[in-house]
Amino acid sequence: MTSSNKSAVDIAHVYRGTFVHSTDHTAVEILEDRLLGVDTEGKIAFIGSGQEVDSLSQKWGFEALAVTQLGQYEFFMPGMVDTHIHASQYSYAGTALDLPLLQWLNTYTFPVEACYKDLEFARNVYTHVVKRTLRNGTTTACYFATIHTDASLLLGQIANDFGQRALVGKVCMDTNNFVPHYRETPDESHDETNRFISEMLKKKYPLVMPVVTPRFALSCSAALLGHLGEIAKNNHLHIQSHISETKEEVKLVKELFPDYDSYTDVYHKHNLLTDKTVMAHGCHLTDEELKLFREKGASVAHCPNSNISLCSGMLDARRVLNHKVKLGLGTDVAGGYSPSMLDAVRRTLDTSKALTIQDPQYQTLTFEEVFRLATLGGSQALSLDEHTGNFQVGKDFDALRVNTAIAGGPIDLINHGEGPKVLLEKFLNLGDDRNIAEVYVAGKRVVPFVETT
Ligand SMILES: Nc1nc2[nH]cnc2c(=O)[nH]1
Ligand SMILES: [Zn+2]
Repeated sequence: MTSSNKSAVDIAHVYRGTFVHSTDHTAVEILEDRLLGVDTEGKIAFIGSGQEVDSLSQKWGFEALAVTQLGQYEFFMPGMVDTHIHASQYSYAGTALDLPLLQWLNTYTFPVEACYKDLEFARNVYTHVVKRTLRNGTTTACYFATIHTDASLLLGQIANDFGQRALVGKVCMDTNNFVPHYRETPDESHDETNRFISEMLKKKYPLVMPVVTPRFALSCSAALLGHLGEIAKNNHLHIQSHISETKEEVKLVKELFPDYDSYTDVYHKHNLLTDKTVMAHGCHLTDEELKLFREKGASVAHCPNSNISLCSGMLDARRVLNHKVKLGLGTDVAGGYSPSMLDAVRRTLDTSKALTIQDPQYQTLTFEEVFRLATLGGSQALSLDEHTGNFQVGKDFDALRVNTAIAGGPIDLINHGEGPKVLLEKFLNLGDDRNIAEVYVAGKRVVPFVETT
């Protein structure tokens, strides 16, 4: 309290330098020499001009000398949002990419996921995946765990302990003929989902929430889908699943659910297509299905590494955007081999360019648009954009301090005095975790890690 006209809000930190983010109107907005104040709740309290440091320090009651000044080659950008990642598959990320989806699930995925009955195995993998994704700049992750309630709760606890914003799903599946020891009965799935949700909500984690998670239509009976839709509806919960990833899967869903208009209709008729639903992939969705997505406010998680690695298809992201369906990016570890959202950005651009090679009239995504998908778009896809996604006063400060000139890093800045737009483009295309000097979630610095293990 240094001044009588000081605001009622207490300021915890003030940063000065370049801030790069997206808005609904501008894919990349560059704010140079700004002061950004974060309050003690971790929210952005003000954004002003660096020139106004004296008047702002009086108004907000902070010491001008306590301002953290960014270097010439540094900028803050919003933390990235991974809208689809299987934490449980991280143990074999980077391997086992030689089979198409359904064989891949039976051969590699289900046998590994069955191991999460063992809580110590789960603790080890989940600690690694949370740390790795945070270090890579994923401030928000939407996780699939496994069918095991206690291990899924443990993932939530670990995300909370490391300060990551997360949606965590206990996977539900009552159909699995190939690996029968990795499935539940419909009653088990229903009861354990209820237990998972109530136990997680009891923890009152500030940034970690449960998400209802039917694996996909081929793993769930209609009865189970119905139960899960009811649970989500009664508790106003997020929902995540997979849809139209491969043509073979779409064909089998048609055979298994002959009375529905489409794959999307299967989820819709079970109350699983809402404005808090995120569906991974959607490579083979029809225009009618995208219209239903738009109508319901459901979103698509674009997972280009996985789509290419498992030869599933190529999502036409431009078509999804033209339908005004919310779109985010996902790593889909381990169908996607990389746990880095920077990789998801690059593979999104590659896919868009591959579509352009096939059709030169195609409107290729720009790097600016893909930056928005990785940040604001992801937050909208997860219906978390009230809290995160860009630097708007009132939102939580979820941010990466990027240093493009870090010693020993992957970027050589040969042309001196490059502007921030070029630095952003270089970071997105060439950068890695060495360039991510600090990561903040809800105002708290979570990278570098404080603990030593
Ligand atoms: N990529 C991917 N697709 C799925 N469809 C159902 N389960 C999965 C999964 O674990 N990974
Ligand atoms: Zn997936």
